Amino acid sequence: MPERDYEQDTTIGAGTLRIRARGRAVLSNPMTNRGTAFTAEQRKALDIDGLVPTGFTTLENQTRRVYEQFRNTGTMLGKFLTLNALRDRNEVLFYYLLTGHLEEMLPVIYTPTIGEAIERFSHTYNRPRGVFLSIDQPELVERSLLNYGLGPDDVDLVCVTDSEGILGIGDQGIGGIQIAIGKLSVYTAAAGIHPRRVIPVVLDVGTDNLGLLSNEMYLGERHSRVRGERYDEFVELFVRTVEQQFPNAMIHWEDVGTGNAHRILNRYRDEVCTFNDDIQGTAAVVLAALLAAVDVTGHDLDEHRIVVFGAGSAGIGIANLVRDTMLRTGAAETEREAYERFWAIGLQGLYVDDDATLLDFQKPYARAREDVAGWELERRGHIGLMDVVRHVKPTILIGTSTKGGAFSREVVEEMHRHSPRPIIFPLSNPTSRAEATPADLLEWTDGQALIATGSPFAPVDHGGVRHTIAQSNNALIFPGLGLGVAACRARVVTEGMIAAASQALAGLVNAWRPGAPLLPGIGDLRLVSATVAIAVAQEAAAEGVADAPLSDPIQQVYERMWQPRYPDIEAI
Ligand SMILES: NC(=O)C1=CN([C@@H]2O[C@H](COP(=O)(O)OP(=O)(O)OC[C@H]3O[C@@H](n4cnc5c(N)ncnc54)[C@H](O)[C@@H]3O)[C@@H](O)[C@H]2O)C=CC1
Ligand SMILES: CC(=O)C(=O)O
Ligand SMILES: [Mg+2]
Repeated sequence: MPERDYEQDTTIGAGTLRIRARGRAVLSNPMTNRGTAFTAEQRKALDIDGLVPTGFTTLENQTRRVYEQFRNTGTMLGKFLTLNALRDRNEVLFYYLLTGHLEEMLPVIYTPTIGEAIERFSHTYNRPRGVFLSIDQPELVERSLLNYGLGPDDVDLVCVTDSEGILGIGDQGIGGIQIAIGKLSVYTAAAGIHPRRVIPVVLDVGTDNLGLLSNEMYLGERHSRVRGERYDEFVELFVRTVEQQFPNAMIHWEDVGTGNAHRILNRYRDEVCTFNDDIQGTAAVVLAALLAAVDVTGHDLDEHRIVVFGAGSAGIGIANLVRDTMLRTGAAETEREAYERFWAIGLQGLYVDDDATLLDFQKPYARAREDVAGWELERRGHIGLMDVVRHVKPTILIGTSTKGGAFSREVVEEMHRHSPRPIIFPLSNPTSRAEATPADLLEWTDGQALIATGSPFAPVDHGGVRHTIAQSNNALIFPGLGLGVAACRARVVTEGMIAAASQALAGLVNAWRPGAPLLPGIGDLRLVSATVAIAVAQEAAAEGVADAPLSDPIQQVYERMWQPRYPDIEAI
């Protein structure tokens, strides 16, 4: 391992920073730099006298300054770049600012703004962060991961994307590195995962995005997406290299395309510590919101009919967890009975059993052709959302389709005709892809819709009630899950651990008051994440998959959470 500028025990929240670097090298490393917050003694010991303005500033005052800079930046993308640049200068200051203004800044470093940042990656690129692995240079995988400079015990998380299904904006090629960086920032801000115990990775397997391929500024491999055996071999090489180099790390898969996401998860879930955020994280958060909403309707889960509009990675992930919950709670007696409660829709319309394009993970949700053969349809040969709503009279409508505005007034009013408290979750990100806006849903249902969205929306005043809109985003799950896994050194991520995460989140919900949100707010992310982490670590221990079961979970999880404060310094 290369000799580092500094040493620190990153497994505890507040380890002393032992700085080996001197002079300008101290200031150019975001983990050692604290700019004008260096005291006179520290400046002397680290040879930085004269290299920063003479005035001393506290972390709080530095935060005021950077917050002003943030507020004075006009566009959302500009704000994103301002925060990115701050992180590259001073990580403690970045996270201190971020955790102090989570509700205001999460939409900048995460959805929706991150979508724009990803699309503009090759234009706004400034300083590298993360590891870029090319399918054309598999021989560099091992060396590239090593070059990041972390040792076998130094890594809790590797967040990786192949960029095929970024949020709802599709194939973004090498720009997808930003989603891995963004998710890891949320891990740190929400769950106190140490910012030096994570590695963002993009698997550059080419892109089918012609806009990128024909843009001379594009920074990734210039060929179409590699699929099939070569893709699988590259994924295998990546997984095995991570396993070997960082045996304690959890591999977090993000925004992998529909054709690969479930397949990769199933291939590795039983033998590698791995987690697919879009499938499992989303399912856990949505289940918590759904159970809260079901409670408000006064009808048990077994009385509900669920339409999943956009039944891909996230949609089927949600359906699977709800199916398992039905079976566990007795809301359904058999698997078949559970499946019968769902109607899954994709680009081709309702999934029907003679559809040859259905992927393996989607097939169990297909309806029998003879059951729908007699339906009167709006368009011949296509069973669309409106047809399904008319015939099925759903009580729950979930949107993971990437199709902005798909839940039209007509569809919602038709659903509301048969369902007095319709549960409607437009979950697609970023905001432009949301299947409906909360304001419209409340207007069209006379304030009765029970809503959760994927991207943040402002509260809506309707009929004298202020409706706070739950953001049902996997950000309420994955940080706590990752912290729990790291704290107890879980060897794998089991379905039981995902269910425990969901239940822990559900336990923090109080949705009875009219207009109350179905989930805790983003402002409570640290509390939520710690609660989820404890539940996950306990479940891992109960299932016997924890290498270091926690004896005092609350204390141990709390101690492990990194706090964005300047640590003690020692010059070495
Ligand atoms: N709120 C949250 O925490 C999360 C939200 N999402 C959002 O869900 C959306 C889907 O994400 P993934 O499942 O990862 O993508 P995916 O590509 O695996 O699934 C999308 C599905 O929607 C279908 N679809 C596309 N256009 C459609 C249309 N016009 N009508 C009906 N179906 C259509 C596709 O056939 C596919 O099955 C994205 O917008 C993403 O941002 C995903 C994960 C988490
Ligand atoms: C939130 C998330 O993971 C997505 O939209 O893909
Ligand atoms: Mg995602």
